[in-house]
Amino acid sequence: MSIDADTDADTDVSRQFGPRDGILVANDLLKQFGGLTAVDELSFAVQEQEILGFIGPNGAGKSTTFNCVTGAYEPTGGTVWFKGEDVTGLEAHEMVKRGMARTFQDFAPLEDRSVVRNVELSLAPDKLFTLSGVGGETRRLAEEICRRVGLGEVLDKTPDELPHADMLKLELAKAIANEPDLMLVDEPFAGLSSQEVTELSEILESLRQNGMTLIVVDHNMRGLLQLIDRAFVIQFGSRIADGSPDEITSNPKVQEAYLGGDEL
Ligand SMILES: Nc1ncnc2c1ncn2[C@@H]1O[C@H](COP(=O)(O)OP(=O)(O)OP(=O)(O)O)[C@@H](O)[C@H]1O
Repeated sequence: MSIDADTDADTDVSRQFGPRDGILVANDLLKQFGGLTAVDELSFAVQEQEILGFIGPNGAGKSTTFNCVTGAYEPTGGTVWFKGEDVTGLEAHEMVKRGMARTFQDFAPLEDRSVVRNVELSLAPDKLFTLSGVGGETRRLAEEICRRVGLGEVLDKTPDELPHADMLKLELAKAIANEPDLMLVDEPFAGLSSQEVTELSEILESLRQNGMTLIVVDHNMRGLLQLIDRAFVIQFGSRIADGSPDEITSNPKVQEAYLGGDEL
């Protein structure tokens, strides 16, 4: 399946995907809360090593979609495939084991442990098991992960000593510690200066260069234009547009969705 731009919302319902159409594929994903349909038979495919922006105004269904994909919620209907396997309804720890990680907006580090210790404690369980007897190995691995996300200078600080941008990097480092193939990054640029946005974009790009697939969930395009290959825009739980950042920003349906609300 190609990932070319298709901005015709009318084709939404007919757009079907199969297990091999991407590293992560959702087909007719449905999530209802009582009478409310938060995700409305949504279908999408994310390609290996792609950086996808998953965008939509407040309440569009972004978090619910990814809570269904990552195992926090059980979907009401539809199918999710990850690396070709049907993972619909699997629990979050199982998704992590299979190579899916996510960052959270509400950072929850262990406040009484250093940065590097927080990362060490997030290492994949098999790493902890095999390396635990080897003097200092888990520490060395955790340090390496910290350096990859620009935390090399603050290894022994505690989270309460970190500025917001470093807290975000710590959240990334903890997710990377599970050695994911795919990472969902939730609103990474909120509260960052433009210089911090650039720095974080470079970190995310380097993760992609090392083989990771990234989905960046955000309610606007701020900071995303330079980073993402493609934007997928939803509203009321349905796709309204899918294309390059330029195509998305000039798309009338997208502009209408944002009218009077958030800035696109
Ligand atoms: N646990 C829940 N129970 C009931 N309704 C929910 C629940 N979670 C989300 N919703 C509703 O589902 C809809 C989609 O919400 P969701 O949080 O997925 O949107 P979003 O695009 O992530 O929004 P935001 O950008 O504000 O985070 C909203 O109407 C929301 O009120």
